Amino acid sequence: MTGDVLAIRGGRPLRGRVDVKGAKNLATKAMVAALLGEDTSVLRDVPNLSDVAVVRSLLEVHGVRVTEGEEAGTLRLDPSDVESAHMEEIDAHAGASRIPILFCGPLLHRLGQAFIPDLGGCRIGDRPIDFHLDALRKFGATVEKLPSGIRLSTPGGRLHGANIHLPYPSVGATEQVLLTAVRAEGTTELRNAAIEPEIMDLIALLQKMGAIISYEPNRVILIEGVEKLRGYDHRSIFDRNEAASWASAALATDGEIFVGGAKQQEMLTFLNVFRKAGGWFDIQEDGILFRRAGEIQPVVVETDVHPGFMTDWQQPLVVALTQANGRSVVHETVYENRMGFTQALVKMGADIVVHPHGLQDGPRRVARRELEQAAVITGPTPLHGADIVVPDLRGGYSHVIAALTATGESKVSGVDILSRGYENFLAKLDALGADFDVIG
Ligand SMILES: CC(=O)N[C@H]1[C@@H](OP(=O)(O)OP(=O)(O)OC[C@H]2O[C@@H](n3ccc(=O)[nH]c3=O)[C@H](O)[C@@H]2O)O[C@H](CO)[C@@H](O)[C@@H]1O
Ligand SMILES: C=C(OP(=O)(O)O)C(=O)O
Repeated sequence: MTGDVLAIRGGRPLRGRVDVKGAKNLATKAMVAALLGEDTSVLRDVPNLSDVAVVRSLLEVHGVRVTEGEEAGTLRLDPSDVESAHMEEIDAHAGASRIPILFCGPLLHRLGQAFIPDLGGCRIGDRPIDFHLDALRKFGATVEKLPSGIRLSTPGGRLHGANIHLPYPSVGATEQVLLTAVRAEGTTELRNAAIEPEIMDLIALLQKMGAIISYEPNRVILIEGVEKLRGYDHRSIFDRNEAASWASAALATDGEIFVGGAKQQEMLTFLNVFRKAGGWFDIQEDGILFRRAGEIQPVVVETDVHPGFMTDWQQPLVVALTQANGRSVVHETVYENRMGFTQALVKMGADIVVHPHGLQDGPRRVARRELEQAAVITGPTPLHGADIVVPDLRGGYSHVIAALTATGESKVSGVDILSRGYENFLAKLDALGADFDVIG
């Protein structure tokens, strides 16, 4: 029994407390940043997630000594013996996470070359890495495609600063530029940068290491390269995506969930939509309490880069919207294939029509992108149990929440994927009173 297949009996509201730790989307990158320092870095509030394990292992095969600190969730990362890893050791990490692409800059600075395995992460679109590779070439790196993965090197010696304009404010490409520019020779100007809170936290951490980074108006980031960086001591920003997931679970199941560690600032946009959808919340010193205010109300949501409504928030919210009193629309503008999870909800009785090329339905806050899709959700529709297979991290979470909202029993397979983004997921479900058995 691994916890990969669950039998879930729905109809019981989720009630209780869950605590969120450091963000998957910061902790993994902070671990990579440790490669840039001369001495040991200490990262606090590291969540126990499979992506963290993948990054830890990839650091270890490159000679970084990773040990647990005394405080739970603390990692000490000692990069004093960084060395090239064997191809087989690197390939063993292929397809497991997207984070290995961020090893490029730090390894080029440390070793003059980098082998990067094929990437993993959620299959929610093509997820190309062209912005990353274009930026790395501008820093002076050469990139060679291998049968599996890529090899980078620095024929001109030290990487140099560059002027980079991202075609889209990509989170990963912005991090790539930051992690490369901090030790490049000269200044880097990055335009159309992503400004997600996790990126701001990465900038803060790099500043602790000795980097000089200024964040200018209009998505411009200036980085003055330095020769050496030291280790950091940093507590990760909380996981706002996990917090938003539990909030939507409270709304969908008509429960009440206190999310310990959640903070208001980073969730302002989510909280506005949550309130408009009929949610109620109370911001407290150590977390946020979520429940319904009354009936769930339909909303129109457009996913977007920060400070917009994050794409990773829409899937659990869609489950709640199946119980709304009317028609909601979710425009997915960030990835080109992020509505697949709705098929399982339709199988469970939801009325969701996906428009794979988006909807031209009047004025929009977010400029239309070619790749967008839209889901029209008409509620309220009672959901009933079904056999469903988890497609990806957030889609999978929404399936579990749908099963908990439904009447009858569901069999949900592939739940292991949730360990990419939800620490102790089954224990948390249990603590909230969910009625389920692990059957595989
Ligand atoms: C580990 C991590 O932090 N993952 C987050 C990160 O993913 P990730 O960093 O992969 O997402 P990006 O912001 O890079 O991707 C946004 C869009 O840009 C496109 N693109 C990106 C890079 C590139 O070289 N070429 C290109 O075309 C992507 O296909 C996508 O359509 O930000 C996403 C958007 O907030 C979140 O959903 C993910 O949870
Ligand atoms: C898309 C996600 O993550 P990743 O980029 O790690 O696949 C996510 O967290 O929803």
